Amino acid sequence: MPEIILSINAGSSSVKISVYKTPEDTSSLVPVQLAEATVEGLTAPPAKLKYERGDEKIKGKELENVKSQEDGFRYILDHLTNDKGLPELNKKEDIHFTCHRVVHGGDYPRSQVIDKETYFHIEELSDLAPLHNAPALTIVRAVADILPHARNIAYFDSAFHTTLPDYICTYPIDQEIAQKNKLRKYGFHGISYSFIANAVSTYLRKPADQLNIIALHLGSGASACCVKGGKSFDTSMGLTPLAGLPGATRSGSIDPSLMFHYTHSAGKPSHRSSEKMHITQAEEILNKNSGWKSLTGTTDFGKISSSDRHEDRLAFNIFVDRILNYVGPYFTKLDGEVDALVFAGGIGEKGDKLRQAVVQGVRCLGFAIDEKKNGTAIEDVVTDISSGNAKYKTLVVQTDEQLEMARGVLADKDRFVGKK
Ligand SMILES: Nc1ncnc2c1ncn2[C@@H]1O[C@H](COP(=O)(O)OP(=O)(O)O)[C@@H](O)[C@H]1O
Ligand SMILES: CC(=O)OP(=O)(O)O
Ligand SMILES: [Mg+2]
Repeated sequence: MPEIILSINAGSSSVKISVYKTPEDTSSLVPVQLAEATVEGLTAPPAKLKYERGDEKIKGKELENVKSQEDGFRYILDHLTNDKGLPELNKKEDIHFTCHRVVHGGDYPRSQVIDKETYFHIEELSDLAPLHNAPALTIVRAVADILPHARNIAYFDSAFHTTLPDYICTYPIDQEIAQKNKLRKYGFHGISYSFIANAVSTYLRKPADQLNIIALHLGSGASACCVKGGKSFDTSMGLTPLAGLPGATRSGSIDPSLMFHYTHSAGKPSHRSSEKMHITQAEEILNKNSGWKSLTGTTDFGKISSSDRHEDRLAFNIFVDRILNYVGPYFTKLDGEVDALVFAGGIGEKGDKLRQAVVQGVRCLGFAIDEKKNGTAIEDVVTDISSGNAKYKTLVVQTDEQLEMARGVLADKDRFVGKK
């Protein structure tokens, strides 16, 4: 009997849920997708529903009462169980596995069944991913409440980066304090980078362990990753997802002293602090009230890209500049042995103007794109947008964190069975 897998990706501005059934052929590691639902725009209300099941499509349905990732999850679950065209999922009891994208997994090198111990450990890490871990846990709790028979598995964004060399993940600070408080570069978007590395290796017919790419996951949160021999060698996010590139509401890297000049109450608890999550005003400002929202008033990078307003141009140019701060250095870290520059994430997949500007900025390295290919809507999992005279490839990958997690369920089922 096929089993149903619900794969849940709580991002900072969206909740994406894909429904799969296990394949008839039990030796296959390819889950069969039945439906995909997204609630997006949580940082630019009203949130909107996108739904796809076969030919059935809903796009842009406004959801007045959906304000958080948990609301999004509950809405989607009702939508799925009420969809008559999805007989495999008529009732909540039909769901066997729920996969949860958890951004900060600390030292966990791979996925974990969420038992009490893992739950509390993830909760402890909430302070280090204030836009992510706590919302993901609200969904874990909702699943425990509504789907008590389902097996909950956490997939960590940080796990892909456990291969970072020590001199890359170590901050040059007092090492006793660093070790005691686990202060190091963790890196995030790893489920996406794992999907990207697999997809590009298949597309280029190159074994995954020989693949060198510079990957850019550009969504509400944005990061860069230098993949060397199929493994994460460097990445732009750090101890928390705040470091590196700016995002929808995040500043990205700034001079660490800036906050002490911004406000005298930087170290005081933010009003959002709770018993479960401690967050200072500094963290609140830099995570929630900065980035595109603070510069332009919107978190929609599509709007920013197509506008001529000064503040939108400024935001666009800042993003291009900060991305270029990583592409050149990663190119040298790979010693010029680069299989491709890869764009992914909502902005990477849809932002043709941004791709054009970034590639223009690294043209001296031998990257060039074909304007027509770049301007055409991306439909395949991997699309080559390089021009004929490019020395290095530029690819766009439609990343799929939900599929990466569901594949993990099939690959690791034996490890999960019996544990709950
Ligand atoms: N046409 C577009 N051009 C550029 N960016 C876009 C376009 N459409 C949507 N986006 C951006 O994609 C972002 C969402 O990316 P996504 O990876 O789905 O987000 P999340 O980080 O929540 O998973 C939105 O913030 C929006 O700014
Ligand atoms: C890690 C992170 O920033 O994730 P997202 O882009 O989904 O917010
Ligand atoms: Mg995302």
